[in-house]
Amino acid sequence: VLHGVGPQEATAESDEAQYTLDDVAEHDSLDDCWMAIEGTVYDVTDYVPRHPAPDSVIKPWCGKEATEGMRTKGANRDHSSMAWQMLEDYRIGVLAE
Ligand code: HEM
Repeated sequence: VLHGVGPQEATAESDEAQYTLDDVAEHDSLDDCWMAIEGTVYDVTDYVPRHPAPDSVIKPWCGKEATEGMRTKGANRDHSSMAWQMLEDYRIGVLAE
């Protein structure tokens, strides 16, 4: 039902912006880092400098569907519930189908 919906449009169900993976892919650097995680889109640019792991760990996930990175930390360890809570501060919209 979401085909053809542009990035700034809202659905009947919510006022949130919708983005495609192509939109997310335009933000693939450490100083402009978006991630799609479990259907939600986050702009984590402001968090990147505070993240407790080296930039090299985060960089490959900027501009990507990053559920695997968030759920595994690259090492089969999920982030803490606190980390998942923090993520919500960076929410900018949802992934368009
Ligand atoms: C998706 C790519 C990401 C990867 C690969 C990644 C990886 C890691 C690694 C390697 C650590 C340190 C080792 C450890 O705690 O086990 C870590 C810790 C942490 N990361 Fe990430 N991270 C990512 C994204 C994020 C994001 C987007 C946030 C929050 C907005 C975040 C918040 C945290 C926090 C709060 C910790 C401290 C430990 C914890 O609470 O789980 N990370 N992350």
